[in-house]
Amino acid sequence: MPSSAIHPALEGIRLAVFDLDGTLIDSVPDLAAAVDGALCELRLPEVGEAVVRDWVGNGSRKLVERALYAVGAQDRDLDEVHEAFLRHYRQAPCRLTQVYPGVREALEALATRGVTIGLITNKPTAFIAPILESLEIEHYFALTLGGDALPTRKPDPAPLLHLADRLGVAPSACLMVGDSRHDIEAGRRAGFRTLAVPYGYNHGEPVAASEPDVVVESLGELV
Ligand SMILES: O=C(O)COP(=O)(O)O
Ligand SMILES: [Mg+2]
Repeated sequence: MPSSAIHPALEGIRLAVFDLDGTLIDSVPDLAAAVDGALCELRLPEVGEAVVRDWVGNGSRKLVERALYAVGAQDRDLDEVHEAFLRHYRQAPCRLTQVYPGVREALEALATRGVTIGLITNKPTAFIAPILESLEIEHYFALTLGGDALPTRKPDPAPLLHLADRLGVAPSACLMVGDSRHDIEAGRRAGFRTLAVPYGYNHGEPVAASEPDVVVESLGELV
């Protein structure tokens, strides 16, 4: 493809909305450290990165709930353990987290082409800016939304429709880019086109099973 050519998935797209965890960043090492930090404080066994990788995607409260079940401590006060998790994660949300290969190039290429870029994560809003700033990619995003920003979150289409409306772009000219079935379902229900990456977190299932419009091995393929 000549450098001026556009990936077919971007044809007619004016707004590209990215998921965060598992799509732009590999955040599991820091998430797992915070989960284990909270469990350790309660004198419960640690769970480690491998299982946390399969539990991310429905927000931090659900992540902590899954961890408590896994260690047989579902009778513990979820609010309290979640608070402990948030405290640990706040201390180090971006110590081990890395941007996936191809991400910076894709964001730069989209920005250069005048495509508006948004971000919708199920992660709490408070963590978005510190993480994007620490990785020096915050300036690409016109608008970001966390999992606690609206009454519903992905796979509900409401956050996507809200963002498209705020940015004045029709859903048919929007692309949802994500790693999980929640992103693809939300995108489809919002009337967006959908693009999936297979390297992220999808509860141990291949994201292709959600039948996104396009799958790319790396976001670098968009360039
Ligand atoms: O579940 C989370 O906390 C994050 O998930 P997302 O960024 O992939 O939406
Ligand atoms: Mg994700």
